[in-house]
Amino acid sequence: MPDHLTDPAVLDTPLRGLPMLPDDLALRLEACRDLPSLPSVVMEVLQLSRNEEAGPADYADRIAPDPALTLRVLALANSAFYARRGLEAATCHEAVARLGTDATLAAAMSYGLQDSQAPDHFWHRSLTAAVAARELANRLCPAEAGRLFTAGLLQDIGILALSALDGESYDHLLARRPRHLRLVQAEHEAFGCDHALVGGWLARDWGASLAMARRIADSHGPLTDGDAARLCLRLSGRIADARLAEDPGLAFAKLAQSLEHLDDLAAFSLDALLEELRAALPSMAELLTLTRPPEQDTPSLLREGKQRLVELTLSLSRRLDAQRDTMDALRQENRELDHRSHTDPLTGLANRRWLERCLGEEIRRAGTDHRGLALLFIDLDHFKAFNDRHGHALGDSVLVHFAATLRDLVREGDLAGRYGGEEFMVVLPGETEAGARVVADRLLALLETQPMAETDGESLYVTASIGIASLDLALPGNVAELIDAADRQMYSAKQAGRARVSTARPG
Ligand SMILES: Nc1nc2c(ncn2[C@@H]2O[C@H](COP(=O)(O)OP(=O)(O)OP(=O)(O)O)[C@@H](O)[C@H]2O)c(=O)[nH]1
Repeated sequence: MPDHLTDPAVLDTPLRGLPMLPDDLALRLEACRDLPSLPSVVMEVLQLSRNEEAGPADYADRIAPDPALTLRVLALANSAFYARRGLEAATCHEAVARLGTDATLAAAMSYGLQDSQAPDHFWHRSLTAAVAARELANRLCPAEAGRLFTAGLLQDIGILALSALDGESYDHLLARRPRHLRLVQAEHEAFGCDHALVGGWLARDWGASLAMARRIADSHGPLTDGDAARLCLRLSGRIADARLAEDPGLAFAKLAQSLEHLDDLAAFSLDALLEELRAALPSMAELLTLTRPPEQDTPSLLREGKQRLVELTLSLSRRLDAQRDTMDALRQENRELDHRSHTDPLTGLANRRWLERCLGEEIRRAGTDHRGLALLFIDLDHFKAFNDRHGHALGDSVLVHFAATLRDLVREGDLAGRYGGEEFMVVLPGETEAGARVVADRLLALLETQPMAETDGESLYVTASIGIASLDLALPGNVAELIDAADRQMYSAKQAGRARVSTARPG
């Protein structure tokens, strides 16, 4: 066994956390984006895709026997887009549960199909080894059983990659069904490394977790390193070889002999253990159904997959459109709610909460920009009497008209609002007290000429008392102080006879 696969120091090589591949092989592998899948698995996934009720677990069941599809969903589930912090999707079921059915189906539909290149034996060995790894793990390290099934399935994925890269001569070698060790030696001679490292490297390159890539790269290590999970994986291939040998009975007997010295298995009767494992492995008939089922020919299967992918894309985009509509409606609703929470329902002006919040922001901005700020506090005069005389409804209508007048009067950038009852406020950013006075005078003049209501053909006018306060730049105040100052000025205007303006600094 090449040292680099078992030397932990080498396994810690920073490059992708794996030993280096020969340069030319690494470059060629980088271009390898597609490995063949089993038509039987693809057909089942296609069938499932027509069943609306099918959930992630159904997809995972179908995909789990196929190394290339399993690696594809694992890589996608651990990609930056789907990854959950610190949580590796380590089995096909975990990956599919994370991806959901749409993404799984899209990943599964972009398959290439197995053609004659990698012989059936490859798939038989992969699935048998996967089941063997899981069964062993159930006895030695049960918590790892799911991961070890996946690692068992993927441990020889490098064979598919080398077959895809090197076509004929490698397939020739495979077709002769060399013993696994002989295959490994031949790979070293031809490529400078073996399929375990190629598989680990490919898994990492496609985006599977480093832990999974290491398990694959490490799958040819010795049985005696004392780690139960590694033992399960490394032994699984040998069990698969025995199961698929021409004389399985003899092969299992030889295997039992070679394992006698293993301390990790000392607690078991080896013959009994291997017999139990043998019974749990897929039967030859099951394996043949996996690799030789298709009634359907390859081109029509590929065609159907492509068509299903288009349908899936269309249905996804339809659903996306529907989601976008829902999002738009929600955003609109949100805007309306937001607007309502800022607005006085009767007049449509800013409400007290919003006035105070904006005033706070403007005070801060005035401080940083070193500019002035003025505030008008407006109170309609004798409004109680108005209500008493003309009724509350007409009083409301006055408030609405007054608000409209105020809105028309102020400039963009100013803020007019209803502070409460018959009290209004105008925030004038950048304005001096003198400038604010001009605005206030203009308002009073408008009230003299514009009736705010009509009843029985009679035009009804109102007057207002206006207090002005402005920010003293040398001594900037806060919201409450500024409002209080303007309110006091408004009160002075009332005291002075109403229908007038009062400022702290007259003139
Ligand atoms: N129609 C109507 N009236 C309101 C509304 N909010 C407050 N008022 C009335 O406004 C009146 C305010 O009365 P006062 O605070 O006594 O003041 P005033 O009568 O305007 O007298 P001065 O402010 O001293 O000029 C009350 O009668 C309130 O009922 C409203 O939304 N609609």
